[in-house]
Amino acid sequence: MGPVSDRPRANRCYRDPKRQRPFQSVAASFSGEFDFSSRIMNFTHSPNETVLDRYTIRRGIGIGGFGEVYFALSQAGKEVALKRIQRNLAVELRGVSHCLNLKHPNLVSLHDICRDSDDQAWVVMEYVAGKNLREVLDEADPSGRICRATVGGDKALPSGLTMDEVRRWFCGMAAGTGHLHSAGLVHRDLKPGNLFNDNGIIKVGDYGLSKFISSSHRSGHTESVGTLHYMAPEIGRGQYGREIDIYAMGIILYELLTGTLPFDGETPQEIVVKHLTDTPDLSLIPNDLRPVIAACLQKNPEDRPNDVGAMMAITPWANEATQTIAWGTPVSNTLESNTGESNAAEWNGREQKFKKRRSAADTPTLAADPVIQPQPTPQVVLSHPTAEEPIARAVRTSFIDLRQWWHNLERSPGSRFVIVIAAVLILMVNTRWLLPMLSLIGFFYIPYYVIRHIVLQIAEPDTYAHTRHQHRAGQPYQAMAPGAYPHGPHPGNDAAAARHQPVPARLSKAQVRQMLRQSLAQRTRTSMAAEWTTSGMISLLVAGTLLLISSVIGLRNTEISPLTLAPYVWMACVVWVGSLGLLGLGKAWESSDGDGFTRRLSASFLGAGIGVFAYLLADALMVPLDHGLGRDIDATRLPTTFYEGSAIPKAAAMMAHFGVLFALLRMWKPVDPLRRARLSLWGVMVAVVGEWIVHQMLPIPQPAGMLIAGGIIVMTQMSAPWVKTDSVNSLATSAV
Ligand SMILES: Nc1ncnc2c1ncn2[C@@H]1O[C@H](COP(=O)(O)OP(=O)(O)OP(=O)(O)O)[C@@H](O)[C@H]1O
Repeated sequence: MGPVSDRPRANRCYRDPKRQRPFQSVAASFSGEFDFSSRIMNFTHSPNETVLDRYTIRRGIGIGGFGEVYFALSQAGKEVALKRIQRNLAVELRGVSHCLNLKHPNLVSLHDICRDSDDQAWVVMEYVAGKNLREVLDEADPSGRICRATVGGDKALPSGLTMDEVRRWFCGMAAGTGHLHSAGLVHRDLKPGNLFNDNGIIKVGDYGLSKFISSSHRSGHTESVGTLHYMAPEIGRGQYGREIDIYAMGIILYELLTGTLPFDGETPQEIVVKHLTDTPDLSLIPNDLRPVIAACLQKNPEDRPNDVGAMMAITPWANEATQTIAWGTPVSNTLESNTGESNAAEWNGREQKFKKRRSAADTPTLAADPVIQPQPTPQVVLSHPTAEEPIARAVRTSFIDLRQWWHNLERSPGSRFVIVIAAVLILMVNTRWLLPMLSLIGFFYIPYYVIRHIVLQIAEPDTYAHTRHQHRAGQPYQAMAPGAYPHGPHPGNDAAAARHQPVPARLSKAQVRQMLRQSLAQRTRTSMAAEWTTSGMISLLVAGTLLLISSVIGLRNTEISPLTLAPYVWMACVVWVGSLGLLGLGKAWESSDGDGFTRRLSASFLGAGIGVFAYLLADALMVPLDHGLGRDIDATRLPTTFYEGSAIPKAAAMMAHFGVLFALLRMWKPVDPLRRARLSLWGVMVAVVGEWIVHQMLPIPQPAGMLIAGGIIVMTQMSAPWVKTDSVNSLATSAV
């Protein structure tokens, strides 16, 4: 450890427009090396004071969000940093205690949490003598440390670090954060000020406590708004998954490379809005790092790499020897000391060991040593089939939003009480329609939820279980291409079985699609059946809703009877069966681009089957099939093979009608998981117009025919799995 005076600290200011540095609080602005004689900050303790009966304070380092940080010496002369926690946070410290036993070369060690005689809480931690990244970036000299990297040859970037430095800071941060994640912790406050360079080892600090800064403390008035620059959009909704750390790492990588922030502004509001809506400008980022930044900065946390391993796998550093501590892998607990020297030795030892192993075998293996692993080839993994049900997820998120709103509501207890009473009254007054509606939703939803859950549990493919097993055991993570995550509120996406394919470092669009097709092709039949069942259940739900809406609209002036309701039930059933059939065909089609003629033929057979089903059901429900036929068609000219004398379609007419229609339309489009949009209205229009054209030759009841054709396409698209390919495409574009 170097002496404290070796540690020049840059003064921080609210804003330095030239360098585009983040905001910092007044307190933080004085967090440079502290001179007690010219005290500006009000440190509670003075030099040479003994605290906690065993530490002698030498100087104040700074005042941050949680309280004051001091450099102190133990009685035996060990250097420590002492953080005096603000009184209002002290009570929450018991939750931090499990961080005490975390050990990793890239984490600033927490030694202890103590209380002094005034019941004041202190965190005793490893003292890091080196600079933090904020200082390093602030000092970066544009003329000497520009990143020439791979962007436009000699084109100079504003004031980022050299590529070697970028790599060192980023990989160290990733390893430390990965370890936190594997211990079930989310840092929540990753920012350059919390990253330290300790004799060449990058260390992540301030973890464990940030939980409180993000909930209670940040709502106060003393916080640094600087961290807004690193805050993921979902934090506003009260979501604190590890994806927020991935997001912050993306921002930090951007800043390391360019010296600027991707989302900046003159006011906190402006910054927040940019996080929520802006696309980062990656033009200054070297080609090979664009994919990882693009992936980390996705607005939707589900679109980001879902762990540090996945993130690292899309960096150029995934397979380097220096990255051999598996991301998030618990590093040996036998590290004796937390000093930078011993950690460095440990780290270097591991590197040496790994290098030897690498040279012993040409091909890196994932075997044996649970700690030191070469990173696997980047992989595409489709998401966990038993992931949270989308409707449940939507409801849960809304509840979180509501809770957040309630929490942030600046109202007196009295007015809160009035709001609650008003809400209860509104609910009570509306019970007449609310209760039936909720029962109806429950009627469809609960069976769907249960069946989905059971089916997906059974269908979880072996390979996926294996992947998760590896993950738990701390083996290198399955990596994901950033855009390859199925996403959106769709169980079919979740149900996409987990398979993986090697991802080349640079991908063309065609390669990405090909890779995804291969992934899809590798799924087991059971898994595909599970997806189909899920899609079927969803389409049943959609059909039920459509039936409800259409009958409410259609029968609003008519007396409701089985006879008047029958046509609506008939249409809903035909649409549902039609989309079920298409979804089934889709399962066979989705793994390849396929041959158009063969597909049209099989679709035509399916259409014929749907026609027969429609005929039989109409017969059973006594739905008149001549309705709407005569308006624009001369019924007398119709072939008698297909139509009865009074122009009522026979089974053959229905069969031929839907057979021709399905052959005409490119029915593999709405079921393709790689379709451009989940729901294409253009596709629906084509189906309706196509149906009208077929109707001119082989008429069937209208507007039922058009509604059925459009309905099948809508329902199929709504319930067929969909892998969002936009970001894959942008990844491909940016990588090429
Ligand atoms: N273990 C440590 N060793 C050396 N210096 C430290 C250590 N921990 C914190 N510091 C320094 O102490 C100062 C205050 O740190 P602190 O973490 O309290 O605030 P911050 O990171 O600036 O803001 P916040 O806590 O709000 O995120 C900073 O300058 C930080 O670099």
